[in-house]
Amino acid sequence: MSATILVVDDEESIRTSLAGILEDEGYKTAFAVDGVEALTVVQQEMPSLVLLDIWMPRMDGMQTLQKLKDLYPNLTVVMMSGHGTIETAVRSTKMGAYDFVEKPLSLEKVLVCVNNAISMSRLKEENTSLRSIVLKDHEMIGNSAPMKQLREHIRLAAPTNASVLITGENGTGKELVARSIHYGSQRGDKPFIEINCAAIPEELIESELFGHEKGAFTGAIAQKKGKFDLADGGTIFLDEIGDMSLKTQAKVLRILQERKFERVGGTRVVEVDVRIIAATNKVLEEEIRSGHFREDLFYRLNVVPFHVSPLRERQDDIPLLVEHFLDNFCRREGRDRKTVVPEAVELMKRYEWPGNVRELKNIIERLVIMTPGRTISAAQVPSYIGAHEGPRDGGKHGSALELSSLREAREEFEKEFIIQKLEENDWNISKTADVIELERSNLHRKIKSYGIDMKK
Ligand SMILES: Nc1ncnc2c1ncn2[C@@H]1O[C@H](COP(=O)(O)OP(=O)(O)OP(=O)(O)O)[C@@H](O)[C@H]1O
Repeated sequence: MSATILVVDDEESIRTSLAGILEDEGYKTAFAVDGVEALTVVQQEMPSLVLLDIWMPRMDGMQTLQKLKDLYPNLTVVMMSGHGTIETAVRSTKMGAYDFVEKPLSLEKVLVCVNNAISMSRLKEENTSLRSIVLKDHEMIGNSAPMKQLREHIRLAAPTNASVLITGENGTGKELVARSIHYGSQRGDKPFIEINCAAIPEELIESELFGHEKGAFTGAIAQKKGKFDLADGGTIFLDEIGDMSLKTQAKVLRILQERKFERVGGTRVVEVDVRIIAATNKVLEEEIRSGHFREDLFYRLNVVPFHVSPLRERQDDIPLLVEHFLDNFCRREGRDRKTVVPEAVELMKRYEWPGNVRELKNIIERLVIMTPGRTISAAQVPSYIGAHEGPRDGGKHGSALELSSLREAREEFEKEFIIQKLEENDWNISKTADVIELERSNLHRKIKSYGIDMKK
C-alpha cells in the first residue's frame, strides 16, 4: 500500500507542484491550506508524513507542529521554511520535526528528504509492531497470590537500576520475570541480552561475556565484542549464574562495582552501562558455604531478590495457563480452537509438575498436535499425570507404585513439615501459610489432600 503524504501550504502553486512529483514517485497525496485544516485532514487520512509550511495564515506551521506532536507523537513531519529563518527550522526539529527543506524548493532535495522520512517512519511502525509481538509472547499469565505479588514486585523494581537476583526451580518463568523487568524499565527499548552460564563451556564463557582482542588465543583472528558490549545501555540476563566459575564471578563483580571490564587478552578498559539481572535454580547461600560462589557478588546481586514459586504451589494458575497455551498453539498450528474438559484440567491441577510451567506448556503443545478433534479428554492426558490421584484422594496407596520414589519422599517430608509448622503456629492456617510462604488456599488444599487432622 502506498503511503499518503499530506502537503500543508497556503500557496496553490506549491501544492500542485509537490503533488506532481510525489504522485510520480508512487505516493498518495492529501492537501490542506493551513494548520486548522491540516488537523482535520490528519485525523481523516492518517498520513505517513506531513510536509508543513512554516508561514501560513490562521495557525502557523510551528503551532500546527506543536498540536500534531501532542496528538500524534509518532507522526513524521518535515517543515518547509522560506520566510522563517533557519533558526525557526532548527527550533522545529527540537520540537520533534524530522527534518526541514528550504524554499524555494528543490524538488530533488524534497524527494530525498521525503523518501528518507518515509523509510524511517516505516521502520518505526515495524519496530512498534514487532515490539508488541515480542511483549505478547512474553506475557506472564497467572492470578494466584504468588503471581500477583510477583507482578507487584516487578512493577516496583523495574523502573530502578537495581541489580536483581531471581531464584526458582527450572521452568518456573524466571526468564519471563527478567524480561518483564527489562521491558518495564527505561532500558526497555535497548537490548536485552541473555546468556546461559551453564550452557557455555568454562573456557569460552569469559570471551562470550567480555569479548576478546585480536590474537588473545589461537583462533581469535579478529576482535570480538562480548555480551556486555552488546548489552550497553540495556540489560544483561545471566541465567544459571550459580554455574559461573569463581574467576568469571570476579569480573562480573568488578562490572557491578566499577562499570568497567577488559576484553580477554586486552589491556584497554571498556566502560559499560548495563543493568544485571541474574537467575539461578541453586540455593546460592549453600554454594557460598561450599566455596563455589562469592559472597560479595551474592550481596551485590541480591539487592532486589525475586522468587518464582513452583507451579505446584500455585495450582490456581493452571486453568489460565492451559487456556493461554491452547490459544497460542492452536493459532500457531492453524487449528480450530480446542478445549480441555474440566476433568482433565482437574488432573493437571493435582499433578506435581516437576518441570513447572515449561512442562505444562510442552504437554499442551503435544495435545494440540496429537488430538484430532476439538475436545481434549481426560483419557488423552498422559497417564502419569493422573497417577497421582490415588494417595491424594484419601490415602488409597494402590497406585503409589507408579510414583517415583523421590516424589514419594518429597510428599512424606512435605506432610511432616506442614504438621510441624502447624504445631508451631497453634494450628492457625493463615499464620502457618505466612511463615512457610505458601498461599493460604494452597496450604489448605495440602492439609486436606494429606489428610492432616486439624482437631489437635
Ligand atoms: N506465568 C507464565 N505465563 C506464561 N508462560 C510462562 C509462564 N511462566 C513460564 N512460562 C513459559 O514457560 C517456559 C519456561 O519459562 P522460563 O524459560 O522463563 O523459565 P526459567 O525459570 O527461566 O527456566 P530455566 O531455569 O530452565 O531457565 C517459557 O516458554 C515461558 O514462556
